[in-house]
Amino acid sequence: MSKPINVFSEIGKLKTVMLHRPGKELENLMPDYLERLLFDDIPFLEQAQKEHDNFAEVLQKKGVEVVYLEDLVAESLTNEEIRIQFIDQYLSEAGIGSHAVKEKIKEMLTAIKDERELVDKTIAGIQKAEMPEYNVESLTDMMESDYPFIIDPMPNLYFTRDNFATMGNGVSLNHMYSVTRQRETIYGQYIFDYHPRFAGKEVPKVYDRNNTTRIEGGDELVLSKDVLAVGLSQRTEAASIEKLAKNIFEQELGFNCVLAFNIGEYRKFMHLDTVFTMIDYDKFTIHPEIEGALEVYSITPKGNGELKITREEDTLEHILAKYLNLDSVQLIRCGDGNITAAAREQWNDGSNTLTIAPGEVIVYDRNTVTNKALERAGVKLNYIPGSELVRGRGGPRCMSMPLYREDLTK
Ligand SMILES: NC(=O)NCCC[C@H](N)C(=O)O
Repeated sequence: MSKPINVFSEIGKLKTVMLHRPGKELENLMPDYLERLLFDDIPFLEQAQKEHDNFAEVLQKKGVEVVYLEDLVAESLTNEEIRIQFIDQYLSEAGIGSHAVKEKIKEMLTAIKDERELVDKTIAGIQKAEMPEYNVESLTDMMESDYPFIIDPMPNLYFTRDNFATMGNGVSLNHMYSVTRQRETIYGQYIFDYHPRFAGKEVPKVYDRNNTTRIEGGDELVLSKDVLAVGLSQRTEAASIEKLAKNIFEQELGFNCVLAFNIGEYRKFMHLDTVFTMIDYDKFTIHPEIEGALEVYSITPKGNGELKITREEDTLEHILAKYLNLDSVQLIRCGDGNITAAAREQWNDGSNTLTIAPGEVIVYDRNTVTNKALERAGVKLNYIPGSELVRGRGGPRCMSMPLYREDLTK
């Protein structure tokens, strides 16, 4: 593996994938703050961990190397200077109003000598109840609110798909839609700047977390070595797609076209991969609710640094076939044609498959109607239970970040 990242498709045999095992951050979810933290319910941590461990095991049994974000970040803190810099950056983005509180928390975090323990603590968040005694002097300190956290947890981190995205040999370090998820991108920054696996290696950056417009990895799909698809969604805006496209063409990552899929701004399908995934050379899942209204724009380089943007006036099948140089493609519908089953199973990530080799995917077992349709289409399914994991509104693709896929041979 000369280059540490190699992702020129959605379907090439998966060799290395990054996950995050859900931890104590899920126990810091409370009903009053679920919406702000982008959750719909509170998963039972022990069961969620069992389901997640099983997901990792299924991947490993298929020969996939599983690495964990929390280990990579810990291994990136290679010396004291980087460790302190990490703590300072984490605290500067943690939304702490009081200087005295910030200093106390800094003392607390600096005292944690084990890097993994430190990283886990930053993910879990800090309750007011854990706060050591300190002198209350400033007005900010005196105006203590009922809010129970000094630092919010990061419960969405097990959706490793979103805070950065791999494409070609490069990475898009994202600027997220919500404050709660923007903090997650600090981890990607440290991994790519300092982890021995990536630091000093050829990893072009095609998007930066300091950009002001938002983009998330669930919207970034690699359809082929030539074509990317990017969702225009609740989470990703048009300006970001243009910036990403310009960077990709300028840095010559190999891609010569970006297809922007306008799926509208809805919570229930916040990213393109909640309604559309690629599972074989010519097979895709699709949620029927977006199919009719879907607008697709092709973005190609003009050659002078500018972009040529064209609205594609054809069916999705024809557009995909045209850009993937195929005679035809097959769309496999979530809910298998029944609108109630489609809505229910999309909500539970029935369209969110993780492809581990052409025509072979990992799916939640609960989406029985969609899974039958996939089987009928000749797709090989590996089932995982996810009753607790799904409460965060994400499926197997959302919970995984491919770092290396074998290149396709045809
Ligand atoms: N790619 C994805 O669709 N990821 C799922 C993200 C779910 C998370 N609760 C969120 O709202 O961001």
